[in-house]
Amino acid sequence: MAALVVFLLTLFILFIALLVKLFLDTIDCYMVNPRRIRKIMAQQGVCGPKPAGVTGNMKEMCSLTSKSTAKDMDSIHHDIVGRLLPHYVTWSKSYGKRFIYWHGIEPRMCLTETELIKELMTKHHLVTGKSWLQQQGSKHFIGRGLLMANGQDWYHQRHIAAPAFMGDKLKVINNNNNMNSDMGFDFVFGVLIIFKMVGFSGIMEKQSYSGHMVECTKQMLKSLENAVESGKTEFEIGEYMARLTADIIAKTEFASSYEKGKQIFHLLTSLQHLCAEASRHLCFPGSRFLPTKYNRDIKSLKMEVDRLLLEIIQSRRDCVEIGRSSSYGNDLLGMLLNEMEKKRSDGFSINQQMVMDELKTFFFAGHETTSLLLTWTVMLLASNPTWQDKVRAEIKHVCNGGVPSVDQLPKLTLLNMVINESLRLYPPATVLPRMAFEDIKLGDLFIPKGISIWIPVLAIHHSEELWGKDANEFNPERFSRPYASSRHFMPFAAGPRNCIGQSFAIMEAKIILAMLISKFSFNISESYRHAPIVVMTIKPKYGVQVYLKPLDP
Ligand code: HEM
Repeated sequence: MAALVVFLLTLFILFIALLVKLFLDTIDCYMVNPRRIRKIMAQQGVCGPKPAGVTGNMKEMCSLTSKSTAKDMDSIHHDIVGRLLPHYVTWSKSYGKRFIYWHGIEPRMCLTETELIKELMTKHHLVTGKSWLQQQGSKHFIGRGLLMANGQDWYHQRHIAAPAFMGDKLKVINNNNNMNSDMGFDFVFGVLIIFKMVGFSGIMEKQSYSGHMVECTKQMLKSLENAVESGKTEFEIGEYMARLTADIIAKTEFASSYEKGKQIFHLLTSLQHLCAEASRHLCFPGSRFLPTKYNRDIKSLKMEVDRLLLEIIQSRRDCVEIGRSSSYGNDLLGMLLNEMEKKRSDGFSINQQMVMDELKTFFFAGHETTSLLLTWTVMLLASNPTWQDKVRAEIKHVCNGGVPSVDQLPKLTLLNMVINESLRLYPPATVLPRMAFEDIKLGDLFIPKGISIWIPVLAIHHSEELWGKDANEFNPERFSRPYASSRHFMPFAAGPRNCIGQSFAIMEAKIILAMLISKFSFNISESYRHAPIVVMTIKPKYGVQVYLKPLDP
């Protein structure tokens, strides 16, 4: 009996201790820490709009954005910062280049000075990363894959394939797209990983991934030709690009299980759209456990995606176990399964959940971004026929009427300039977030642990101060001077945590555009409504409608 009383008393004390801790943590999270951060930043002259309770400045941001995007733009022009980042424009006018605002309880400091950005991205990548809020917003569709991993976890995931990198393979795709090199962008490192992660190095020949790209693009062109033959003239090109880039990444990740891969990615896209709404829902610790319809829908889609992924993984493992196949395959899935078997000297190992998260991450990070790059580039070329003709002439000259080979891609310099200008005007990722997990010093600034630094890439890319008076105009010529604007150009982020798929994306964009431009001429349709919006990435709200005209073979 006495033992039972002691046991119950201990349980009770533990319960009370837990409640007290929860209470103290909540006070710290919602009151003490925000006050501390506000004070430290104010002492350095960094101020911002007054936050309203637990919602911070979210309400004001939402209302500014819904007002600015309520109407379409009156013509096709590219002065889109006020439309897409109205809070940035409003607050930077009132508080200067550096200001602090609150996304719920997360303090975000806006940073536009490129020297400081360079320092942040190149020196502090291990003590900065993705915040809890960001991870919550995306964890259902990418989990803790590379994009959302932090610290040592990120480091190991990113390094997993480094030793297999072969320098000479890089030369093939290092196409002067190294605008970022003086910012210390680790271009080589990025390429290195994707080669290994995607199984490009050693196992697959360089032609095979460009082979997937060419093969899938041929199929898309065929379906466009068929539609033209049956009398169709106007096309929403965004749909075609989204399907094409999803096909390419599905082939890259799943090769033989490609059809099932496409099915998974279809569900993943629905899941992503649902999760995109999270930024409109107030997110707080524990909110995901609430039995709301929103949470239930997310859960059931996620379970279906995981079930299908597990089915593919299991069937690959079964094939090896029963001896029907001697390896897991040469695609990304096969590579990751091989990594799972390995005992690494650094003690880090991948488990099944990580394999699944990585597959989802590469799909998410790799297809929509590239599809948007292609869609915006077609829009820009369709409304700038002079550049379209110039690029077509270059492609004809370099590729001699054939499908572009990997060796020819670096010679497509005008196309490269157009792609860069498209990425400058419409960078798929409008902002780059970096949460400080430790106190850091950035130039003259002291950044306390707990602040998320927000780099408004879109605003930097459109800054007249940095790019000149024509900053909002389409002028690919500015990229003819290789290093002129490099420090302010960051569509793929910078430093060791830059985009791992940068070279893959550029290669893909060049192949697809070169093949499309050689087959069709295109003009912007009267039905096109210029209305860029941000839903995670910059999208054309109603798609991009163009008239396609087949060219003589
Ligand atoms: C035009 C196309 C693309 C653009 C503009 C783009 C842009 C970016 C940016 C800005 C980041 C940094 C995000 C951040 O840290 O907050 C990033 C990271 C990443 N990208 Fe891309 N990306 C593109 C294509 C691709 C492709 C094709 C793949 C894969 C096949 C890919 C895979 C990734 C991954 C895995 C990361 C996370 C890297 C890390 O944190 O170490 N991306 N990308």
